[in-house]
Amino acid sequence: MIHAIKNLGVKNNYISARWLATRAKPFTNKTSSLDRATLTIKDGPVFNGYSFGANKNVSGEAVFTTSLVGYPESMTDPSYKGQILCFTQPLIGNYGVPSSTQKDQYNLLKYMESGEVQCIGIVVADVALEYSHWTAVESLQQWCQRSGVAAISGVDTRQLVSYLRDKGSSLGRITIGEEYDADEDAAFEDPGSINLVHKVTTKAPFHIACPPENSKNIHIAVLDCGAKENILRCLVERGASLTVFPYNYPIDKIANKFDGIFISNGPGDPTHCSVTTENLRKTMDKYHELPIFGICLGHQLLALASGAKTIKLKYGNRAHNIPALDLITGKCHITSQNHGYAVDVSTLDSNEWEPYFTNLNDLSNEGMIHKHKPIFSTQFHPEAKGGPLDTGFLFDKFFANIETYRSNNGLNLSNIDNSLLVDILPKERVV
Ligand SMILES: NC(=O)CC[C@H](N)C(=O)O
Repeated sequence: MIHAIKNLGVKNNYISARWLATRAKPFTNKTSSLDRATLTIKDGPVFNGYSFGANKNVSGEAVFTTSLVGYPESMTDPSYKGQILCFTQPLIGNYGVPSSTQKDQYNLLKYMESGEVQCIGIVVADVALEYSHWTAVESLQQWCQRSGVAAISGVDTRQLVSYLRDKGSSLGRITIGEEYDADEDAAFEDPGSINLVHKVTTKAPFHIACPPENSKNIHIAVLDCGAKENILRCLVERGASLTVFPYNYPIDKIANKFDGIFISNGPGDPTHCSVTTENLRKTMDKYHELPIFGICLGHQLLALASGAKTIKLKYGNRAHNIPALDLITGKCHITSQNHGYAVDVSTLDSNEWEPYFTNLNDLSNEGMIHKHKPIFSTQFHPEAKGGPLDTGFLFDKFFANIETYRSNNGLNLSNIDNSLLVDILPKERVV
């Protein structure tokens, strides 16, 4: 295709949204009215295209996802905080954007993974400015503009991804307007250098009550490092009420008042969350029978708490079809993923832990399970949204651990705590 474009006299590295528009009608037939924009990769290629988002310049880590669908879910996933997200699916936006505010029966957002767009910018080969879907209330363009998110179309995303896979994760910058000179502006912000979890966590504990008709009278403490709504939904719909705590809450002081502890996904380098790691270490030392489950960042934090180390992957895993081998059953599951770091499996204490899942693409660690305690965690996202539902059974496993814990102890902890805490807490995330 590049060859064909060169023959058309189009500049190398440059496929315009206008050119693509001729191939993807009727979706992009308004592209010619868009402003020019530039995507600059630090010490790397420069891509010219068109802006269809907010009229502002942004910089952050440029990452890519190969997911075919789920752009509303990905863009509102707090784990993408501060990143410039490139979609390799060539046409993005054709099913529009559903309501950002509609709630479900659990008072959780029905279509979005958080209350705001978390990535700082998006990059697409081609954008559909017109859309069609029964849940859609606006276009991707309207949503990006309304949410202050920079967006560029007309980028050769294959060339960008080849570069990122070859050179590794890189900083990038989207600038809006004519004739932007990348050399004149050296400002590339590295979101990895700050504690992004601090920006997305709830600022105070809140409570989500399980509707009585569903309730198993289970009460789970969630450490919110940037939890996706669907993770909370997966816990509530299985019968638990949740008290959701800020990521740095001293959970070790109250862990025994809950039936289980859950540690959520979240953005950035896990080593920034040393407070959480320390609190988790104390919790695991103190309460040997307490069920604990962590997803993605939650997995990495549990690993750090147990003395293991994390590494930064060359370009990360962001997709809905990543094969993860269950090392206990020998089954392979297709998983949804979004991470740039991983647990270095060679640093796990083999007296206490064993690896639970392995990524069959790059052989990186995908989970761990404690040998004697009811604790396990996964690097992938069993809650999916978007993605395959194959690994939803892991929530059931957490609930089975909780049932065992409760019956072994003859306890009904939830009743005691409900009267103490729950009535005075807000009912949704405190931003
Ligand atoms: N989805 C997540 O929780 C991501 C975890 C972590 N921020 C990473 O990139 O590896």
